[in-house]
Amino acid sequence: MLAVNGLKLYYKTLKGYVKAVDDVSFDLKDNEILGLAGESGCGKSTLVNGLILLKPPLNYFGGNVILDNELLPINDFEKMNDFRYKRLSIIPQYAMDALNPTRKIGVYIKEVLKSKGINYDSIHDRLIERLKFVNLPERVLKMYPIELSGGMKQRLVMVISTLLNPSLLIADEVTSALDVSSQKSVCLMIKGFKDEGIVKSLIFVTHDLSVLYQIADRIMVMYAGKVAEIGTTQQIIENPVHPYTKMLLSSLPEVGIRYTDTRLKGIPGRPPQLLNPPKGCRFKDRCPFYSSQCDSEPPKVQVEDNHIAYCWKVNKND
Ligand SMILES: Nc1ncnc2c1ncn2[C@@H]1O[C@H](COP(=O)(O)OP(=O)(O)OP(=O)(O)O)[C@@H](O)[C@H]1O
Repeated sequence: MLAVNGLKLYYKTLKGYVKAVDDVSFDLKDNEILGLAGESGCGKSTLVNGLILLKPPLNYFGGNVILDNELLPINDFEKMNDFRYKRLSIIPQYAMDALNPTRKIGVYIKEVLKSKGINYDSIHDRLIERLKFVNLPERVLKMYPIELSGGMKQRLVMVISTLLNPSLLIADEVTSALDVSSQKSVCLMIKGFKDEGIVKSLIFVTHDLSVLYQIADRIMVMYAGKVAEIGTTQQIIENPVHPYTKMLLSSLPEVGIRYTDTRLKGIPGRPPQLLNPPKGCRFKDRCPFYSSQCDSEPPKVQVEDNHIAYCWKVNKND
């Protein structure tokens, strides 16, 4: 179980602080897949990287993160070493480039395990099993990354990320560089990690809501460093209440029907600069329902069970 409370993560730049994650709260139960959605630049990667790999120029400004009843020392990169891979793990956005090009895969995995104080031989059987799970032959261990296709490299990173059976697995935009059929099999494999009990829970990050429809139990929509709306997948897809979620959904031609290679058509305008974000609702400049009350911080509205939105224009009868 994960609980994130009031998390603030800002990038330090020469011009000031970029408020990329600003007072974000959510939780994640065991056996649950949370989809994290929103346009490019809304803070998804910053949030998930901040949970596991927080380092300059990204800085911690407040809040806390609790995993399985233990406070994570997210602000201490060294201390987080005891948690990475073991308790929480990430398949990064550019997973295909994450492998060391100068090492054979098996040697690289040995080095990663050694750095975690784990003996390769003690985990060898699990490694072979896990390779099978993602349809990779054992011989990849004797190969260099350059000898593998992009999809194979990605699946290999999935194996390494889950090798120590972490409680929480984060998948950051893992499907964006893949063709449509590989996207589907990668999604199913990642869901399989949870269904097989290899990991307890999952955060699946994507800008594409139609991917989340297939695998997520709940969806959290972020906008400009803030949470816009959280609900079950059904609530978000069938009864979105935040104007941003509605626009995000309407920009997807085939949401919920099948995987699609159609790009997001885009919502008019663009997210605000997070160096000096607008006061009040950060979506107000693009929102068709703007009124002066939106110049104040939007309230947290409990729409129904499990369904929350941060917006002045939402009421429970929407
Ligand atoms: N190293 C950095 N220094 C300063 N600002 C940054 C840095 N990295 C990201 N940002 C800013 O932080 C904000 C959030 O970016 P982030 O990459 O987390 O968004 P995202 O939703 O994951 O988008 P994408 O899918 O394109 O990665 C953006 O305004 C971005 O410009």
